[in-house]
This record gives sequence, structure tokens and C-alpha cells, in this order.
Amino acid sequence: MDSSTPPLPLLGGIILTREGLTGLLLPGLSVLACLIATVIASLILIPYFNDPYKLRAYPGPFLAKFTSAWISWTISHNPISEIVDHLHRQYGPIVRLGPNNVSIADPSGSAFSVIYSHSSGVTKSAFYDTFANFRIRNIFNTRDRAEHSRKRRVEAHMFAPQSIRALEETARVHFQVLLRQWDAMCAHAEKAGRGRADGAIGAVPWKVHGGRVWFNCMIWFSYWSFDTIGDLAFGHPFGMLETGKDVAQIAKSNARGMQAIAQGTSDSEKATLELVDIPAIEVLTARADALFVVAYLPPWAQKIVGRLPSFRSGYAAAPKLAGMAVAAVANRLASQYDRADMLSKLLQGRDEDGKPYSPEELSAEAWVLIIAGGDTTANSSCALTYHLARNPRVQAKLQAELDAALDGIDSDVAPYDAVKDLPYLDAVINEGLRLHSTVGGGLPRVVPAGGLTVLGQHLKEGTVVSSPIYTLHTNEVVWGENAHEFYPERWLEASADAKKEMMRSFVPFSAGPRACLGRNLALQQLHVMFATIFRRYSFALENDAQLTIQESFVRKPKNCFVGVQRRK
Ligand code: HEM
Repeated sequence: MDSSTPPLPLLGGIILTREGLTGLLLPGLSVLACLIATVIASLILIPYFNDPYKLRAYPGPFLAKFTSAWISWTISHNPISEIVDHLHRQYGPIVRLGPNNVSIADPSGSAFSVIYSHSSGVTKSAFYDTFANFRIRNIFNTRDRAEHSRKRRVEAHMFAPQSIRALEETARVHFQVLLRQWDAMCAHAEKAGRGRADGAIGAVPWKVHGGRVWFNCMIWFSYWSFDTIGDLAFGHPFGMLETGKDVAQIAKSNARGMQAIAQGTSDSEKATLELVDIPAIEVLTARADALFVVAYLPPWAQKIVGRLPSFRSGYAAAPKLAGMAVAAVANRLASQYDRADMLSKLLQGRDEDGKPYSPEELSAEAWVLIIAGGDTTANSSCALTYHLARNPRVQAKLQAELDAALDGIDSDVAPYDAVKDLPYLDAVINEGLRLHSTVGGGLPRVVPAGGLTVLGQHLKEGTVVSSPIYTLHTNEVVWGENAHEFYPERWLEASADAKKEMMRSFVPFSAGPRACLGRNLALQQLHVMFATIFRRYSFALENDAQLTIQESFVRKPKNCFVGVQRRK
């Protein structure tokens, strides 16, 4: 033994020298290398060469053929809908996005119609499992056709046109609060004249210069949207608009919250619930971003990635968001206030056996209303405001239509009946939904037994297939050379045939059995919002600012600073 290499500590009665340790380590490392090679071969190479879904002929990024890590990595580099659009321009109508995942896009929208039709037999893919917040699935993330049909039956009444119309009066209150806050900021601009000033409402700063008040309208649209959906769905706004702060109350203990809901639904003595404050929009965004990145990975890989520090806070948000729904439902039930809101419709809903939702299912469905109704409407409103602020010609034309239609109507908030059929307002809203494509990516579906033929190509059972909405909304064949411009006139100038073609390629709310249930509510809210704020204010952008998008399931504008001035 070399006297310069001291023996290592005793292990199981054996004294190890450094040479002895190296002798032990080398075979260990070889075993590890073999193991890694076997894992790579069995998880990546064997499936690639076996090609069980017969996708090898389809083009796509090199790494996407071998691993779904490609799409996760791409999503984390944002925005995925624009990247997929670019790939379709490069490779054609069919692009391989993963080992068993293809994206299909043709200008006429026929691939979209086939995939998402009632008769295709497709189901939502495992991608949606990632978004489960409760043990029970909700109407958005359930993949089971029978369970989904049952939920649609229970909830049909809640989303019926007359039920949505009945919510207008309640929604009006939140438009009024938004106007009050914006009027207060505009008053600073009027006072400062051509001078400068700054300040904040709650946590949202504003600045005055050039005769306008400048603020980030994305934040205000989020507060408005979350307060409105909180009130419409649970009779209780979160109070974000009033305070100018991203705060919602959640149940401190979800188990205790469920108990309170059960007591509330059984009309026994109402339970009191301990609540804590969280920054709801921030938590929601962190969770949506983290989950969207991992949703295409197999479950074992999601578990590993979920432990990485940058994903931990997104994952930890799940119980908090569940607690938000639990608290909202429990609060609503504990209050003596009874009115025809969305929750009362959920409570009255019965399946074919006459059974109501359990407390957990109620909370799961309540959670969907908050998520689906909050973020989508806020993001669409922000993007639409951006395009109008950027296009003074379109803004002036819209204002002329609104001034004429609302002349003599003594209400700051536009009544829906007065604005629901205004041709230019309709065109502006359609154009905003088209160009921004709030849900812009492909919605992944699994091909059923027997396969599915799309654009003449037979896809095998189990293949994951999608058709990207953003690509459909921006292809030049249907929308012309100015497809990437905000040009509402296209909706009014098109011939009857061209309009038919446009409508086939216009799917902001998706189509078929899993299409958006909140479409009527969203359109009602957007009509009232844009008639109200563009009649009252004029909007400007500074230096032709660009809209930067952070994409998870929805395309969220990161910020949108607008300069606002009172017109009336
Ligand atoms: C501009 C606003 C909105 C847009 C662009 C939008 C878009 C969509 C899209 C594309 C889907 C299909 C998702 C998929 O297949 O994975 C969807 C589903 C859904 N949306 Fe909306 N949505 C909006 C507003 C709302 C509102 C306000 C509510 C309710 C308060 C709502 C409730 C739902 C529900 C419950 C589903 C699931 C339907 C099902 O699977 O049966 N949405 N939405």
C-alpha cells in the first residue's frame, strides 16, 4: 500500500484504498451507463423504429420525432401557437410535434371540422390530466365521454341564452366600478393639463403626460373579469376592482371548506370558514405557465420536472386555487342572499338519475368558471383594446357608430340590447378574437378505435391530433394578404361565399361537443365592455408599442400600457 494514499474508512469490515474504490466505481458507472442506454433505447429509439402510430412519414422538427421533451422545451420558449404556425409554413399541412402527436392545419378549416366534430369520436388527450385540481374531474378536463355528457346536461340550463341575459344587471355593477376608477385617473389628467403627474390606485400605478393618463390596462381587465365572474358565479366579487389589488380569499383548509359546503347545501346550521388572502391572478398565472410546459410529457417525467425549483411554485398553487373555489362556494352558500346566479343553477342541476352535484363536484365546476371565465375574457379585452388604441381610424369609426346608437340612452354602461347587433362593433370584436386568438394552440385529441381520416390521411387509434386555431385564424388563403393586420372591414366587405369560408375558419371558441360553454356570456361581456369604454374614452399607444404575449393555455398579453382620455 502506497503510504501517500491513506486507507478509507471501514465499510462492512473491509478497508478500502483509493485504487480499490476506483475498481468498485468503474463497474458501477458502466452499469449506470448501460442502464441509461437501455432507458433511452426503450423509451426513445425502439418506439421510433417500431413506429406504432405510423407517423414516420410526416415531417417535423428532428427531436420531436423521438421525444415529447421537444414540445415542452418549445412551449417554455413561447409562444407555441406562433411556433407551430411557422412549422406549418415550413413543412405543410401535417407536422409531427411528438412521437405520437401530429398537428394538422389546412386553410379551409376542413381538418379542424373533422377532428373536433361530434362524429369524429375523438376524446381529450392525457394533456388535460395535468389540469385536474380536484379528485373529481370538471367539465373542462374530464376525458370520459359519458361523464362529460352528464355534466353538460346538468349545466345546460346555466349557460342557456336566457340565463346569461339574466346576468346582465349583476355584471353592470362591475362595469360601473371600472368606470369610476378610470374616471378618477382621467380627472388627474384633466387637472394636470399638459403637465405631468403620477400616482396609484391600490397597487396599480398611473402616470399623466400629454393630456392623457397612462396605465397598464391588462391589470384592470383582469380585476374586472375576476370580480365579475366571482360575482356572477358565487354572488361574491373578489373586490379587486375596488381595492386595485390582486387579492382573493381562499379557504385555509380545503377539508373544512368541503364540510362547510356540505352544511350549506343541507340547510343545516351554516359553518363558519377561516379564510386567508392570496394574490389569485399571480398564483393562477404561475400554475398555468408551469402546467402547460409539462402537460405533453408522460406522467413519470412530469413528476421529475415538477420537482425542479422553477416549477415548484406553479405546482404548489394547485391546493390554493382549489381553496379559492371551495371558499367561494362555501361563502355563497353561507350567505342568506338567494338570487338566480350561476351557482344557484349549478345547485339546481340534476343528472338523469335526479342526483345533484356533490360538494366536491360543485367546487370543481365552480373552479372551471373562475378559470375559464376570468382569464379568457380579460386577455381578449386587453388584446382588443391594444388593437383599437393602435388604429385611430378604426377607433374613430367605432366611436361614431356607438355615439349614434347610444344617443339619448341615459346610462354610462351600454345596455346589451342597444349594442348587440351593431355591425361595426361586431366586426371589431370578431377581428380581435381572430387576430389575437385567445386560445391559439391546437387542442389535443386522441384518435378513437378504428382510426380517423383527416385530409385523406388515415391516423391510427391512439394518435394525438390537433388543429391549431392561431394558424387557422391567420392563413392568407382565407384572410388575404393582410391576414396579420387588424382590419374589421373584412367582416363587412366579404361576399356571401367569402364570408362562409371565413366562418368555417373562425373558431375562437372551438367547435363540436367540447366547444366553449361560456361563448354567450363572453360575447355579451365583450359587447358591453367595448361599447361602454370606447364611447366614454379615447385610447392611445406610445411609440407604436408591440404586444408581447406569454402563452400557456391562453395567450396572455404581458403588459399593455395605454393613454386614456375622457371623451364625454
Ligand atoms: C373570450 C372568451 C373565451 C374564449 C376565447 C374561450 C375559448 C374556449 C375554448 C377554445 C374552449 C375549448 C377548450 C378545449 O377544448 O380544450 C373553451 C372551453 C370552455 N369554456 Fe370558454 N372561452 C371564453 C370564455 C368563457 C367563459 C366566460 C366561460 C364561463 C364562465 C367559459 C367556459 C368554458 C367551459 C366550461 C369550457 C369547457 C367546455 C367543455 O369541455 O364542454 N369560457 N373555451
